[in-house]
Amino acid sequence: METEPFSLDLRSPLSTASGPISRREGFLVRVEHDGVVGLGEATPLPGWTESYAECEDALSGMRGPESLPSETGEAGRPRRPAARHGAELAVATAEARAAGESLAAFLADETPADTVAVNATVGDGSVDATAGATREAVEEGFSTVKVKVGARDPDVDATRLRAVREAAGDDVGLRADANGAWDVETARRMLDVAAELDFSYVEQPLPSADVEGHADLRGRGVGVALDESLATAGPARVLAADAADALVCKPMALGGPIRTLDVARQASERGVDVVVTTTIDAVIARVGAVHVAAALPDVPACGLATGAMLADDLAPDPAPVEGGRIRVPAGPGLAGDAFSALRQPPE
Ligand SMILES: O=C(O)CCC(=O)c1ccccc1C(=O)O
Ligand SMILES: [Mg+2]
Repeated sequence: METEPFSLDLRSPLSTASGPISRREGFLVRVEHDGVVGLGEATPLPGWTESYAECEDALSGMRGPESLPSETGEAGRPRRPAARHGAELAVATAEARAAGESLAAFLADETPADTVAVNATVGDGSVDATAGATREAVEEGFSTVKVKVGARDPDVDATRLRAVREAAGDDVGLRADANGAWDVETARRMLDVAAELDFSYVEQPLPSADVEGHADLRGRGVGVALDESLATAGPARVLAADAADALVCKPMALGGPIRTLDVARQASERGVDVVVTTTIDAVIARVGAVHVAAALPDVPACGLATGAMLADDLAPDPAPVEGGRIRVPAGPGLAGDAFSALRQPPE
């Protein structure tokens, strides 16, 4: 197994309640498995995964598929999910390529989807900027929009949510993501506003450790989706506590595409929806996440429209967003020959 570090700036920082994200630093991963090269990516994001230093350290100790860490911390969660994701995606991609099938076909129980619907992601901003970004997204063909909240005064956020509904019209699905910013009282008030505006769900209204608090917030006319809680409390605890209507599954934070599908199957057994998203990953992990989403039956719009947030990338995107959807690359592995240059180690 080989790794190569990379650093990619965002075009402009994504402002969230847990601070702006302005750059993504990670590792391209290469494995040779039965003579076939597979690519993976480990792009840590503290709050969701281990730190960069911990990721680097974990990768340096991995030799190849046989050393994929089964090592887990509390509640069966991998301790170094980004590093594990890099290795797991690379091995799965090599196996899919060897079998001559797409990663989605390799991962799926049934025939995978040809396309996946995706949501636009609108960052924190003024009321006008938020409405403008929503209008643009709808003009581009998105039928689902997710808006970041929790960084401003709740009354201002309530005005932003109203402006989003007004800009989007009645037929667009809406979501809000608070990144854990609210206390219980604020969360109740904001969920009532979101319910009145017919939002589908509010993502991570409370701090990630408060699993029970989220369970209590359900049933107010708008869904509760959990993201950060999956990384800190773990999917098993979230599901056991009936704390969410939907799980926001980031393969990078869950330890790989196969782990993510395991979580998704457990969720669907309990009637909980699954949405697949990225941590604003580079193209390898992003396309990997597209295959994971395609492998899930009837997946709702996913948070995979994050490629355009990057100023630069490791390679051209073989799965761009068009009219609010992504066509799943049909070639073997991630995208047939799309990444052949990345499969050769540098001289
Ligand atoms: O879900 C999306 O629309 C895009 C991904 C996203 O919002 C995100 C990106 C990086 C880190 C955290 C998050 C998040 O969902 O909170
Ligand atoms: Mg989120």
